[in-house]
Amino acid sequence: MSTPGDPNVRVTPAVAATGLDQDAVLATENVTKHFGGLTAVDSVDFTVAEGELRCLIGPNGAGKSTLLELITGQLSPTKGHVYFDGIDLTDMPAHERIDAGLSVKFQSPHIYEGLTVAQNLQIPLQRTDCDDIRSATHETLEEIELADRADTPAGDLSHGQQQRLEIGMATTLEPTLMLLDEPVAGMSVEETASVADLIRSLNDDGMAFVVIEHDMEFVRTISDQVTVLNQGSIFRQGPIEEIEADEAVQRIYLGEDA
Ligand SMILES: Nc1ncnc2c1ncn2[C@@H]1O[C@H](COP(=O)(O)OP(=O)(O)OP(=O)(O)O)[C@@H](O)[C@H]1O
Repeated sequence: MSTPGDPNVRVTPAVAATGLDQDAVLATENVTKHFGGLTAVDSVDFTVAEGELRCLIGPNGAGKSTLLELITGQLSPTKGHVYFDGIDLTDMPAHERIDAGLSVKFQSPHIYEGLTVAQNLQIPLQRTDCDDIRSATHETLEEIELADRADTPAGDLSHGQQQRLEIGMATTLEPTLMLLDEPVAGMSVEETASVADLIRSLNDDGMAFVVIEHDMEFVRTISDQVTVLNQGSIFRQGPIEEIEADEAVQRIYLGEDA
């Protein structure tokens, strides 16, 4: 679904660009974002392997959302590049990145509250080449455990159900990589567990994820690999157990420079 034939797109294998992981589906190279005199993201090389589920954590103001918006194209980097599936999409508009296989779910739900749950799913499906929208809608309803709410206006769903619906809307486009910004913020324990199950099931089917999250219990439940961002830079990367045991990581969460 990417457009390697497009002369405006510079095709460069992520590995060649970064010298990093051969299997990287996403690679940022030296990506930097200044807001006036503030450097929100500072020369970040962030990679995600094919099929990986990586959590991005860090204290408030670390640059997590800014990095996500640089990847999705909501923001343009001051310098650096973003490679996805071997394509340099640094200059590609956000909507084209979605077509290339990069989906995003921001913190607040972006759903059509006046339409039913099923109708919400049909909107993105109409953008695909799916020839049986009815079956595809049903399949997604089952996956997000909202089959019994198919005809309910989306505005009447609970917060957790709305988040699952939006993840379902993103999955209809069959993305290679889904980016989620704090998907369980404000959710009950049960709702959080249900979103964790959904993410794990989609990941088992091969979808890669980057999940920004503050809830460490949730991070522990879904993810093996964690990247810690601090003051705009990658501070640590590794398995969740190592990251949680790292005293320098603990210190940055207390607001002390490590
Ligand atoms: N549009 C903007 N204009 C100016 N400064 C911004 C803008 N967006 C973010 N910033 C600043 O960039 C820095 C990084 O912000 P960002 O929202 O990326 O951090 P974060 O790690 O996502 O934080 P949080 O966990 O609190 O959401 C902060 O100092 C923030 O105030």
